[in-house]
Amino acid sequence: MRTLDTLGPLASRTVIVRSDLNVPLATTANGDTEITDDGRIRASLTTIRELRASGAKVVVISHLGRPEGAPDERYSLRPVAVRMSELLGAEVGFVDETVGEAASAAVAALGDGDVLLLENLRFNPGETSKDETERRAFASQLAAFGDACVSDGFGVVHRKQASVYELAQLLPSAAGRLVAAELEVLERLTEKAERPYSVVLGGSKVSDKLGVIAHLIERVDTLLIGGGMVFTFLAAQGHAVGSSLLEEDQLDTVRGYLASAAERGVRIVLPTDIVVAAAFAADADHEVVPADAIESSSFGAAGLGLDIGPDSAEAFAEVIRASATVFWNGPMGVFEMAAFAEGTRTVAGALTDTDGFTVVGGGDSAAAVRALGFADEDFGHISTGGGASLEFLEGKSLPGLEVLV
Ligand SMILES: Nc1ncnc2c1ncn2[C@@H]1O[C@H](COP(=O)(O)OP(=O)(O)OP(=O)(O)O)[C@@H](O)[C@H]1O
Ligand SMILES: O=C(O)[C@H](O)COP(=O)(O)O
Repeated sequence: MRTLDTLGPLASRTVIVRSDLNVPLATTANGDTEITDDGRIRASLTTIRELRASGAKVVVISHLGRPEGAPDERYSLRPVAVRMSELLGAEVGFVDETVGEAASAAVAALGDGDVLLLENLRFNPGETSKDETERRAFASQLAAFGDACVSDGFGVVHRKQASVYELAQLLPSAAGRLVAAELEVLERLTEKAERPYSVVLGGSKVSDKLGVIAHLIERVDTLLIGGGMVFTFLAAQGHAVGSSLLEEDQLDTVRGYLASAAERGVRIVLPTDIVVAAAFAADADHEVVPADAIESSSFGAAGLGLDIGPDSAEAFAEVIRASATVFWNGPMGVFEMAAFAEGTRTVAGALTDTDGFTVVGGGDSAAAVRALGFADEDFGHISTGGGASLEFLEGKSLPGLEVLV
């Protein structure tokens, strides 16, 4: 893989850095947007600092959330530019468009060592278009801004998107320091993983992440399933799941995973109890019920499973403590609400207890462990990639890495 060093002297050259600044946001009581975890911004700074020190003019680009190809103030990167300035100790300019005259003028005005953040890439339909020609057209507009491009958004290297894939083909390009560091750690989880090896999966991007299970079954000893993913498994076993997250079109696929895990002697551990709530709200009434009787709660079919129950969390913790290698992606419940954070807290605590090598991957997963009071040093590694690290562990070729070879 081409590293930064292959780009030659960068003084006075304009370098585009594709970072993953997709940070979790919350709205404060007075309506302001607040970054609830700045881990991905911090992680982007090593490369940015190095480029500034080499005298480059630095243009940072990123997506935030999933806006639908048009400007949407809720997903503006403006607050990220403010936070990045504070962390960098230097001004980070911001322009409220990604391409166009104002962006072009802001890039042209950069001096050596200056940093500019452009607005959310996904405000432009070309970024995520399924049509390669549209992606290439958008990538060409971005490429016009720079002399070289550094791919440092590890969290997004699994996406074949204009700024991740096509842009790196249009300019001299290389992997940034974050991408290189992430790969070095995650490689320990592929060929050399010490056994027993457990993977804990949760979160809400269920349709994105179910597919990795087929491959993980070939590589791990135990899969622990929590978060929003649980309900498709429970439904596949014939249990009613009330109004919980459910991927109905995946039920047969999930039955297939259960059968192939049983054939291979791989354990899939599902929760035995669930915290069911009356509504998706921090102050909603909630009860713990058996996982095979979710609709037996007082809320009937309207009840939503928002966390794994205490017995399940303890059972998960036992497996984790006995593992030599653990990879965890996706919170066990809606940890942003205190009533549904206990499963995530217990699992995080078990990861910090084990002597094994532990990796936490994902924007929200990293945010969860920090919000619950754990320190980065409590874990072997906190990866900025959720879906990206999972697909890497699957052994898949990732578009954003493929183009850097
Ligand atoms: N039972 C549940 N029902 C609904 N949402 C859930 C449930 N359990 C967890 N979540 C939500 O999952 C979200 C995180 O999921 P996600 O798949 O995005 O993980 P991640 O760590 O960010 O990975 P990535 O980096 O790929 O986004 C959290 O906001 C959490 O509230
Ligand atoms: O949070 C992530 O996993 C990355 O930023 C990628 O975001 P996406 O799943 O919306 O492509």
